[in-house]
Amino acid sequence: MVDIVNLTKYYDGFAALDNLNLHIDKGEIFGFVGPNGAGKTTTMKIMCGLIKATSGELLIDGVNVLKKSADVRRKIGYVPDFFGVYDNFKVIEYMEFYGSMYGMSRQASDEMADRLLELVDLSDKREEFVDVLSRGMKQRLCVARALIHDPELLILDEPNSGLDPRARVEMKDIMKKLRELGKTVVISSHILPELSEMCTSIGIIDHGRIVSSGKVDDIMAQGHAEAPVKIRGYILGLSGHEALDRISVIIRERFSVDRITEKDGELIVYYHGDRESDAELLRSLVDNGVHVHQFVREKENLESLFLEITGGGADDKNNTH
Ligand SMILES: Nc1ncnc2c1ncn2[C@@H]1O[C@H](COP(=O)(O)OP(=O)(O)OP(=O)(O)O)[C@@H](O)[C@H]1O
Repeated sequence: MVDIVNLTKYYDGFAALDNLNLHIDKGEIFGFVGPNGAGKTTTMKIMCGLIKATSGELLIDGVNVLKKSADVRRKIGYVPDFFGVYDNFKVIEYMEFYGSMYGMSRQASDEMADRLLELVDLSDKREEFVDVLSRGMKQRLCVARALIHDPELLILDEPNSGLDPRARVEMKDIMKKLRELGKTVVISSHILPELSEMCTSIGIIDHGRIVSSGKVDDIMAQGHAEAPVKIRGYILGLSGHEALDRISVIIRERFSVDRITEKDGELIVYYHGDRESDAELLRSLVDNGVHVHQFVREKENLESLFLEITGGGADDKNNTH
C-alpha cells in the first residue's frame, strides 16, 4: 500500500528525513514510533501531499505522490495532530462540510456521515455543536471526517495525545473496527506500549531514518535487552541480606548469568533463558532451601526495545548537512 524509497527532506540545510525507506502492506495498522523531532510528521505530511520532499520516491497504491499528489488525495484520509476551531458547526454539519470538499452530494455525505458517526460511537451527538464535545469525542469526530470520502489509507498524527485512558481505549476500538473494514492505517505516537497493542506492525524512526520495522512480534524478537527475572525469597536462619547473598551464590553456581543486582530486598537476575530454564532456576532454589515468594520474568516491552534501538532517543539535530 505504501512504498517509500530514499525519502529525503531538508529544511534549510537540515535533513529532517535522511534516505528513509519503508514498506507498509495493505490492511496493516502501522505504528510509526519515534522520539520528538524524529521526522514522523514530516513523513506523514509528504504522504498526504501537504509538503514536498527534497528527493526520493513515495508510492501509495502504486501512484507516486511526489509527482501526482492530486491523484492520491482521494485515497488518503488525514488526521493532523491539532484540532481546528469549528464553533458554529453541529457535528453533522461538520461532516457534511468535509463531504462537500470532496465533491460529495448532500445525500451521499449524509449517508456516509451516519455510518461513520456510528463507527466512532457519536451517533447520539449528531445534532450537538462541535465545540461542546469532549476532547476524546472531538478526536473521534476527526477520525470520522477523515473517512468521509471512504479513503483506503488513514493517516493519524499522534491521535492519542492529550486523551485520557478511557478515550485511548475507545480509539483502540476504532482501530480494530477499521482493520475489520480492511483499511490501512498509519498512526504516529510516543506511547509505545499502546501502539504494540493497537498495531499489527511498527516502524521505529530516529533522526529521519527507519531503524527497525516489521510485525510487532518480529520486532520484539529482535530485542537484545533480555527482561530480568525478579526474585524475592528467604532462608530460615539467615537475615534478609544473607539470604539474598546465598541465593545469588546458588544461581551463579548453576546458571550462566550476565549479572545479578539487588534492590529493596529483591534480586534482579539478568540471564538469557527460556520458560524451561526459568522453571529449572526456580526448582533449584526451592531444592536448596530457599522459600521463594516471588519469581517473575518481566515481559520485554516496546518501550525498552525502543530505548535500546534509538539509544534513548534525542532531539539533537546531529544530522545537519
Ligand atoms: N517547517 C520546518 N522548518 C524547519 N524545520 C522543521 C520544520 N518542520 C519540522 N522541522 C524539523 O524537522 C525535524 C522533524 O520534525 P517532525 O515534526 O517531522 O518530527 P516528529 O517526529 O513529528 O516530532 P514530534 O513528535 O515532536 O512532532 C525536527 O527537528 C523539526 O524541528
